[in-house]
Amino acid sequence: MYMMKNITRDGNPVLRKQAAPVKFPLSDTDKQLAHDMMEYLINSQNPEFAQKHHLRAGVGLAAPQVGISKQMASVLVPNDQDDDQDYLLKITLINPVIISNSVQNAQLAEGEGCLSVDKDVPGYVPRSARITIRYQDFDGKEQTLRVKNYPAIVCQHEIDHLRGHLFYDRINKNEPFKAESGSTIIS
Ligand SMILES: O=CN(O)C[C@@H](CC1CCCC1)C(=O)N1NCCC[C@H]1C(=O)Nc1ccccn1
Ligand code: NI
Repeated sequence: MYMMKNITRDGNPVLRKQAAPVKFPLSDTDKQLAHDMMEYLINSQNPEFAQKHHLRAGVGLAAPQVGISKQMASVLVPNDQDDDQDYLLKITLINPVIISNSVQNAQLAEGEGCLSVDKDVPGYVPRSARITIRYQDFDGKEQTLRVKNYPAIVCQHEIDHLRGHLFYDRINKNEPFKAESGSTIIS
């Protein structure tokens, strides 16, 4: 679990690069990377483990955040309903592309943060409310995922990382908390 210690921070050029496509068949290294990224998120959401290892709980992690400029991201959105399902979304996105998106935008009411950005940057981060993602699974087979609301916000945040974007790039400089009319504010 080498990456536990060092999530790359804003200022590291790797966070501003267009990440390289992942090649298939997956190398053992890439399989291990996918496993370690998901394990990191699972562990970070375990309060005892997170406290012991001084981790901030995360719902997503992109390979550039562990210093690897490849198009791979893990998403682990916990399910806060008390039904039996643990996660709303648990997925490794390889070479993801947003192939369609709603006209309607959405933003998190509290704005966004990032494990790679230590400073708080207040403001709405406008994103599409609903998206369709084309990605490859571990066998390299093309898959399609439709997501909306919070899981869609998380996926867009991660796909942004693969293209060298950080959340605050999207905050309106003049009116940070101006929500486009018709957009959804997700709390
Ligand atoms: O690229 C990936 N990242 O930078 C990790 C980010 C990804 C999310 C930020 C906004 C949408 C995706 C992340 O998870 N956070 N951002 C900074 C600290 C808090 C943490 C977080 O929101 N934690 C959380 C939320 C709900 C339930 C449990 N934990
Ligand atoms: Ni991030």
